[in-house]
Amino acid sequence: MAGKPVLHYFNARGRMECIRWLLAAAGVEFEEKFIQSPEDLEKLRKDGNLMFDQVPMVEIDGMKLVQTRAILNYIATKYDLYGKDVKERTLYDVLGLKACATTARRWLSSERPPSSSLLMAAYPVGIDVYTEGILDLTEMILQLVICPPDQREAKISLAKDKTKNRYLPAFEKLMKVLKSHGPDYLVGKRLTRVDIHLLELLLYVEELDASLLNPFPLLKAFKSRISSLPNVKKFLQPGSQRKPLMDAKQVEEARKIFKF
Ligand SMILES: COc1ccc(CSC[C@H](NC(=O)CCCN)C(=O)NCC(=O)O)cc1
Repeated sequence: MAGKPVLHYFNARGRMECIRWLLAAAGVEFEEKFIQSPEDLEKLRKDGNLMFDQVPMVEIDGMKLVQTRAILNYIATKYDLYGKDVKERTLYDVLGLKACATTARRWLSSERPPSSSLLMAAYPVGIDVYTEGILDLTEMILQLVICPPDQREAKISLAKDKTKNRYLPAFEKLMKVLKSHGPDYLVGKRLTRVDIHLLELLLYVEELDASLLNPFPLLKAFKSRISSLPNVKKFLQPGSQRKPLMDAKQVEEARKIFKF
């Protein structure tokens, strides 16, 4: 029986936090080995543990995985958080594939323009597309803490604009379609990685500016619903391995360790 996964990173969110979230949501206990100095990082490199001389690195099932999104893919697959089949990963519509064909036919024969909800339902997207969009905005927000002070105001303004006008509207519209079809989850009829990634993102959006969520009642309801799942609720409790917003001291620590 393999031991617990071991996460190698420094003691902050950075590029490891989404991995902590996914393991916690899967109910998987994990250990953390914190990199506290450039020498710690150098030792991992010299021991041949880091394919690209970078972290995050997760020891799991006898492997030393690097690259955040590759690690997430492995964890999601292993703990059945990646949907029930390739369709849910790639092309998932709440009305079923037939809707896509119907929409296309209607559109082509211009009987009547397809409804926006049917269009949304027929969008050829699934877990992988949602995940990439969510992680793109997550990265944009996480980077705010380490961007140069003279760029911070502009980057915060850009992140808020993208949040409000690009990403959250897309997910709120999807929630509207889902609402009329019952499932509590973004894809399929059970929890997948995309629910966890979206919850994590919504918490960062709330941290950035809670008013950003006001125009999106369905996303606020989603946040409450997923936050109340037992494993997630436990991870949200004080004292869990979830990391707080980085402070100036931690940013300096990261610069020293990773030399950026
Ligand atoms: C948002 O906060 C942070 C804090 C630290 C980091 C640095 S993460 C450590 C870095 N890893 C990567 O850049 C991985 C990218 C893989 N696509 C690292 O290991 N840097 C050392 C180096 O690149 O030499 C990033 C965001």
